Amino acid sequence: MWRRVASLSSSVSSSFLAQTASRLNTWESLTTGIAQQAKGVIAPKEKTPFITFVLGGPGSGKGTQCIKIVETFGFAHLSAGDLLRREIASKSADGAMILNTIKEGKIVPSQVTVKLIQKEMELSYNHKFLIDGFPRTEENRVSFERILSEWQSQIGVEPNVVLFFDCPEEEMVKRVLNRNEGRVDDNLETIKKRLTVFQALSLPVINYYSEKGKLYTIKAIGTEDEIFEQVRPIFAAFEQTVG
Ligand SMILES: Nc1ncnc2c1ncn2[C@@H]1O[C@H](COP(=O)(O)OP(=O)(O)OP(=O)(O)O)[C@@H](O)[C@H]1O
Ligand SMILES: Nc1ccn([C@@H]2O[C@H](COP(=O)(O)O)[C@@H](O)[C@H]2O)c(=O)n1
Ligand SMILES: [Mg+2]
Repeated sequence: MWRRVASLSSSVSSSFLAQTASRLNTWESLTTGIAQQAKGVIAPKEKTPFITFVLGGPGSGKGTQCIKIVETFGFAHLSAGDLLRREIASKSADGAMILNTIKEGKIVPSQVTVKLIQKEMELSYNHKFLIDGFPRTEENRVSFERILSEWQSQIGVEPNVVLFFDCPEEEMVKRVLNRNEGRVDDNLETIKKRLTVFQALSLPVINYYSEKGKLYTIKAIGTEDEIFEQVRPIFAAFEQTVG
């Protein structure tokens, strides 16, 4: 168990690690758990997974609000961008391709990103997931749903909640240029490309979930705390049922 928790340290926030390590209402690995259940090795999971997708343009404040959601509601935070950056740092076989794609503000092939997310979910002992910056495209969405459908008996094929941080472009550009975290895509040239990709590829996904009645739109302007006051009631409403 400790080996698995420790392996998350490079990609997951320390608050999530602490929370994961301390939570004893463990939720077994999704796929291995189900496979073991099929073999009759372990009992069924006690808790049904609760999946939230966190969407919004570059710099809209997704990561910032995810930290607050983790602190307040005890979710596991899986940032697709952070997982991809970890692949680059680990010099994995896909690292160079991922770096070029991120520099260009484009979208990494879904099978790469979905595999990374799936692995983190399998490693987690939490049952409540914030999947940040994913799905960015229809291809991302369908790819992830395909995975979920393999586990359908347990969790269904759709997320429970989709958050959309709706922020004016001018504000997003300002925030990204002030971010100062040394990201290769935090420059004006890449931001313009990312905004174009967001409009063309990500907005259709947001519209899809709006039509499904899953979308919660947050006006992502104001202070971080003011924005969180729009987020808080969404999760508070689910707290009794989700645990
Ligand atoms: N409400 C806010 N007002 C001002 N600055 C903010 C606000 N929320 C976040 N920021 C700052 O804006 C920058 C971008 O925020 P954040 O990294 O959370 O955005 P993001 O949506 O995760 O972006 P990306 O998609 O590029 O990862 C950060 O430097 C963050 O501190
Ligand atoms: N589903 C995703 C998510 C991200 N990317 C690539 O990573 C870049 C940074 O993502 P952030 O969420 O940290 O902003 C993004 O611009 C993409 O290049 C991706 O391909 N697919
Ligand atoms: Mg982010």
